[in-house]
Amino acid sequence: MSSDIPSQSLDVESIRRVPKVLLHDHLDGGLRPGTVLDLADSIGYRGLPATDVGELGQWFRDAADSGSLESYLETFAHTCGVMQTEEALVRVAAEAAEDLAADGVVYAEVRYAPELFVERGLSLPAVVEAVQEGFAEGERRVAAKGGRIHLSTLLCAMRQHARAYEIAELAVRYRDNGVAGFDIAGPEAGFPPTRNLDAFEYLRTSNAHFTIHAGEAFGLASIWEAIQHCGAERLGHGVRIVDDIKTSPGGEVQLGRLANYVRDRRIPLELCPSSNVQTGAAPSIAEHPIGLLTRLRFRVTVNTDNRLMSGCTMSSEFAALAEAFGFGWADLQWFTINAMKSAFLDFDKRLDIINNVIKPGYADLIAS
Ligand SMILES: O=c1[nH]cnc2c1ncn2[C@@H]1O[C@H](CO)[C@@H](O)[C@H]1O
Ligand SMILES: [Zn+2]
Repeated sequence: MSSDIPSQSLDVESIRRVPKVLLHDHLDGGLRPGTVLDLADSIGYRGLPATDVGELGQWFRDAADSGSLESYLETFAHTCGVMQTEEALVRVAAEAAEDLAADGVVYAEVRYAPELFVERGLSLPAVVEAVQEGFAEGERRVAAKGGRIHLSTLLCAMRQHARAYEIAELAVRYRDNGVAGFDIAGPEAGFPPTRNLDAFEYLRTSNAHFTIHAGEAFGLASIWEAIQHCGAERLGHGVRIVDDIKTSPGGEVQLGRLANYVRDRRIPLELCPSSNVQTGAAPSIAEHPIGLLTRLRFRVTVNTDNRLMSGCTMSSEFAALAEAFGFGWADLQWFTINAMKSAFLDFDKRLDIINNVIKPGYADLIAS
C-alpha cells in the first residue's frame, strides 16, 4: 500500500502517538488483569483461574485462543462475574477511558450488555448510569493530564437471551446521556438477528443507530439478514463478506451481489483481526481478509474487540497489520477517517475530529 515512510518506523510506539478511532471494543473484554483480581477480592467472587496478575492475563489470552467463538465467549464469565456492583462498573469504565487515551485513541465507542451485570440486584438503568459515571470520570482524568478522549456507549443485547426490545428501549432512553447506539452480541450460530426484528423496527422508527455482530462465526446469510432484514448501519466484524468475493487464479476479483451492495453502500466493516484469529474466523493475521477488503476499498475499520482476551491495543493491531500487509501512515489515516465517518456521533462532531484532530495528527507523516 501507499507509504512515504519506511514501514519499519510503524512500530507500536510511533503508532501510539497518532490519533486513532475505535468503534468496536467490549467493556467487559478490556479490563486490566489487576483490576479483575482486585474486584474479585472486594466483592467476594471466587473461581478466578489465577491469583497472579501476569498469570491471569495469560490465562485470558490462552483460553480465548480457542478456535471457536463459543469457547472464546466462556472467558467473559469471569469479567462479568466481578462487574456486579456500581463501584466495580465505575472503576472499569474509568480505567477503559484512561487505557484507550494512553494508547492514543481520541474517540471510542465502547459496548457492553447491561443484562449481564444484574446478578447481584442492580437494575438496568443503574448499570447504565454507573458506566456513564465511570466514562465521565475517565474523560476528566485524561483531560486533567492534558490528554483528550471522547467516549460513546453502545448497549448490546445478548443473542441467546430474549431481551433485545428492552435493551433497545434502554438505549433510546439514554441517547442524550452518552449512549450512541445498540448492538447484538453473543454466539452467532443458531441465533440469527431476525429473532429480534421488533427491536430493530423500534430502533429504526426512533431514528436510533445500531450495528450487529454478523459474519464472524457464521457466513453470508447472517450478514444479509443483518443488513436487509434488520437494517444494520454497520457490521460487527462482517469479515465473512469475503465468501462472496471470488479471486480467479489469474488474480481477477469478482464481487457477488451482497459484497457489491456492502461496498456500494459504504457499509462499515468493524474488523477485529486478532480476535478473528482467536475464534478461528481467520487463519492468521497475514491471511486475514483485511488485505483484500482494503485493496477493494470496502469501508474498512480496524478494532480491538477485546483487549484483555487478545492482549492487544489499537496500536498493536495497527502495527501487526502494517507488518503483515505493508500498510503505511496513509493507510492508517484512511482506516481512522473511515472509522470516524462511520461513528454514531453527530455529523458536525465527526467532521470536527477528522479535520482538527486526525488530519493534523498524520500531516507530518504523510507527505503530500
Ligand atoms: O467477537 C465477539 N462476538 C460475539 N460476541 C462477543 C464478541 N466479543 C464479546 N462478545 C460478547 O459481547 C458481550 C457484551 O460485551 C460479552 O459479554 C461477550 O459475551
Ligand atoms: Zn465484538
